[in-house]
Amino acid sequence: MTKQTLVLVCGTNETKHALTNQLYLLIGDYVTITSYTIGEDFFSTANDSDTFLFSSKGVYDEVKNKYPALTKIIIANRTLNYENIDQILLIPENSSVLVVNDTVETTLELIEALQHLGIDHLNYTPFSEKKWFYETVDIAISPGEMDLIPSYVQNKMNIGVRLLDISTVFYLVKLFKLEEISAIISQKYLRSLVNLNRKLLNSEKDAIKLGMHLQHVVNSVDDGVLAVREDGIITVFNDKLAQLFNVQGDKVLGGSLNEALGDGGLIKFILEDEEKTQFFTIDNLDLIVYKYHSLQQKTTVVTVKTLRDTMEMEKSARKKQNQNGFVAKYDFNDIVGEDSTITEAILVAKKLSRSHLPVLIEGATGTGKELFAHSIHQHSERKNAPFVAVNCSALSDSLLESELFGYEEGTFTDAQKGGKKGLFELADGGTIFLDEIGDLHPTLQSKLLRVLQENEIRRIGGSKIISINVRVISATNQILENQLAEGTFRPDLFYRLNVLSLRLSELQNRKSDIPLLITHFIKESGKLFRVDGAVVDALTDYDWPGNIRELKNTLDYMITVCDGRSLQLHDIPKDRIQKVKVKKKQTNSEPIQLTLMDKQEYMFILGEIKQSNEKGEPASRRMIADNSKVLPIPLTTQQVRHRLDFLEKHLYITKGRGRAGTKITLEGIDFLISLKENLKSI
Ligand SMILES: Nc1ncnc2c1ncn2[C@@H]1O[C@H](COP(=O)(O)OP(=O)(O)OP(=O)(O)O)[C@@H](O)[C@H]1O
Repeated sequence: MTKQTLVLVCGTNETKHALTNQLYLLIGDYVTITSYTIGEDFFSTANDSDTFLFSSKGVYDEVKNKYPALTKIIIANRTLNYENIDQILLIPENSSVLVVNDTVETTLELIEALQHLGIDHLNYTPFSEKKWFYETVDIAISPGEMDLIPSYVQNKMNIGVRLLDISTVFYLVKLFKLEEISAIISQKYLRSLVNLNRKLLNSEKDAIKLGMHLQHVVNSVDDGVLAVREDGIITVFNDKLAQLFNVQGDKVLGGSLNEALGDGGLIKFILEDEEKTQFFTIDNLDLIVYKYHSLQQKTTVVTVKTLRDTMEMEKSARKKQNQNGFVAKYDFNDIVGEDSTITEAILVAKKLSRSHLPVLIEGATGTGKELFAHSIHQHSERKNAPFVAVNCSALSDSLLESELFGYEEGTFTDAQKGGKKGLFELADGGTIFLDEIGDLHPTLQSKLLRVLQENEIRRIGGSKIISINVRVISATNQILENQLAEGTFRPDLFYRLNVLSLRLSELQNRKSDIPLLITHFIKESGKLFRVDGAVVDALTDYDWPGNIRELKNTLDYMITVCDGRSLQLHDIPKDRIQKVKVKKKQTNSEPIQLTLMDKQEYMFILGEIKQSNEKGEPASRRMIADNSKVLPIPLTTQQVRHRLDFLEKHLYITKGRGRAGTKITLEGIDFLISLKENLKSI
């Protein structure tokens, strides 16, 4: 028996393929199917006995006048492609859905089919080519007619070409006299329906499961969470919120905000349109409330946090940042100094903090460049973002490059799995401090220049461009201008780094700050120490080529070696004493001629002054005179005065008024030692 032929004519290629597949599956074993789109010549090769199946009435209407001899015509009834049903089920409830199909008729059919299938959680609007604007459309769905969807609609879903519905299938069964095998055909058709039901059922079960799962998640969140529909009905009210407001969460679900919260101000805030955060005090409880509108869900989501929790969180976040070391450790309050050079530098630096432009800090080693860099970050808008400090001279060039820019997995033999973020990425949003910038290798100079120009980086071995927002503060103790002249530092980079500049003066130019710094570093040690005035003088005399760092190190040393509670001249590291001594001796080199008695008296007086200095007590003339009974001929206070004048003249002591009293100097100690040795040898 020759197979009968069914000629399928469709509006588009997509429909042709989908319907041909469906027909092959159902009746392809019994009927020959030839298929065409509307523009093709489907008529001239057809036999009289052939049946023409048109995919829709619209398609038939288009060709009927061209082919008046057409007989044996069937116009297909079509319905949704069940395979794609799950996508539609995932569209959020109450969304406005624009349904788009080739004609108004087929569009309405599609909506009817959707509703028939129980997919009624959406608000459908039929598309018409005559209407050019639809005000609220959350998503447009179409069975393959994607080109017809208005261009301003952002969310589009292709739900696949509609297939022949069961009435058309049975019509064909009857027409081709396939009743005997109709059971098989209907079984095939029904199988797809069963699949559909399974999907619908599963989606319902999944929805319940998902709902329960979400409920658990929302309840385990540490913040209060509330969701409220446009009509003011509460759909989510988690345990934490129920605790805060002292209500039963399940009782308020489905109820109104008034019943649950009671606070008028808070309710008004939630119902307002604007998305924002506000602070509320309700029943002595300080709350931070954040709200956000989901237009698609037509719901407002509110999170509530107590101020205490927020502060705790902030603290632990800071602690974590601290552990990473990406946090500024100092601020302007840590900078000690009253000299105008330092107070002016602080003033300028505070102004620089307001900007996001690069800063170059210049100054000799140990003048506080890093301290200023930390403080500028801490004083800026970026203070809560990371502060990353890098010493450009501490690492080899290749290591520094991978530290700064990171690398992709597999770049080096021992590269970390998954690659590694560079310090620029880690500093995103904050500040990177590039210390000793003058030591940067030329290759890295050009890479850094690109970062400053483009605000983006590329990891080593990677092709992805990563945008970053990092403020660069650099520092140098070299004269970069000299390096420019020598050609070891790129001028274009120099000018990029040096948009804002700050120069710090050396300690020898602000010696009046030395006493303050001494007290500061002793306090910082956490130990109680008195400082001998002579120590302060000696330390003030010294030139401090290593600046404040050298002074700090010296005090750390003295605190460690000091035996009593008072820092003494002999606690000063020897190299520094030597330098002070040499300097003084040059200024006072006149030889001194003394008798044996003079020597005994001066040795006694200097010894007395030293002892009382060590006890932190002033050495008065009276006290020295009283104690001089041990000498072969005791001294009167008048005699003590003369001898003190002599010692002062030769810079062996300093005389102060009142409690400051008389203090032995480094030279005095030296003189005392030489007197002792001299008398011992006699
Ligand atoms: N004005 C100041 N007040 C208190 N401490 C200071 C001051 N200036 C510097 N210091 C301290 O001195 C030490 C050296 O300072 P810092 O590291 O900032 O200097 P630097 O100029 O960056 O040095 P280098 O060029 O060698 O890196 C640090 O311990 C810092 O805390």
